[in-house]
Amino acid sequence: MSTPIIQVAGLDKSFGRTMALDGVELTVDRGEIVVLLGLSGSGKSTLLRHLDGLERPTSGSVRVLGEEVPSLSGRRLRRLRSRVGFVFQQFELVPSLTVLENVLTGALAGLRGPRLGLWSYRRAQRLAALGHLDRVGLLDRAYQRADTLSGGQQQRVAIARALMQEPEILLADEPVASLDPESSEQVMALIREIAADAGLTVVCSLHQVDLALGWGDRIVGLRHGRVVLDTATEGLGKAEVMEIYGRVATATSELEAIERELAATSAATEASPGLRDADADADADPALADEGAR
Ligand SMILES: Nc1ncnc2c1ncn2[C@@H]1O[C@H](COP(=O)(O)OP(=O)(O)OP(=O)(O)O)[C@@H](O)[C@H]1O
Repeated sequence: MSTPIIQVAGLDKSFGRTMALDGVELTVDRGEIVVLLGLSGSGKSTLLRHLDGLERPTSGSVRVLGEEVPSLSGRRLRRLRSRVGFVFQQFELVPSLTVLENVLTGALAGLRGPRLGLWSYRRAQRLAALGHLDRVGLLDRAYQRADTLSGGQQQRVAIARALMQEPEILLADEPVASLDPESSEQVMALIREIAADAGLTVVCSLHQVDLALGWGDRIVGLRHGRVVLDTATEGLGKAEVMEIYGRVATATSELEAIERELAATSAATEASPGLRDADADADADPALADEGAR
């Protein structure tokens, strides 16, 4: 069996008195498409940021591509980051630069210091950037300012920028949270297609259960910084789907509706071996359902 590409063990992260991550265990194999599913504040961004060395654990281990990430600094950390693409909710493009220049900045991931202007990049890099823009369907926008594009288009530029690194892993932090439903679907489909073409491993955070179910191969649910479910999405029955809603649901009213639905399908619920009972406590305590109430 091959070594997992990501191995997180016993990861705790505190910000002052806030326990953002609490004993997180996560193993991802090469080529897997994993959704981190949870409400706002459940710890998704914090976990993703640990995978790229943007946060340091309070305790625990974070191994990515065979490296113990918290022990890396300087050139070794930059080298790791050059193998890990990151796509953010707010795209993080430079608005005044052209689309092409934004994509080219992806080539800087492993380097120190800025570059000025299109012509400071090698011809091969410029051609590669145009190829990635073509891949995301925006070749005709290459010389337009980034801030003249729609949100969905800007996120596609951000994906092209990440591809410029030729990453092995793509991390995406709520990549469609700022987009309308149609653009969201397009962007999520694009990420999947690209991942399949390039054999990428993807870890993507989302807060919508529906979107996660239709997109990921596997869902890892977070609540109050703890992993509360870890399940493959293929072949899930209605009862398992309802259970996923229950484990990450927000308002008490929503949870109650889910409990009624679960009661109605209790026979099917008994036959739900696909769900690992990663955190029975969170499941049993409706008060835990409202992440925002902490
Ligand atoms: N730099 C920080 N300083 C203090 N608290 C933080 C910091 N980063 C995260 N937190 C806290 O850690 C918890 C988890 O936050 P995190 O951003 O990881 O959640 P999330 O699930 O990604 O939510 P969202 O999608 O809203 O960002 C929250 O309570 C948050 O307020």
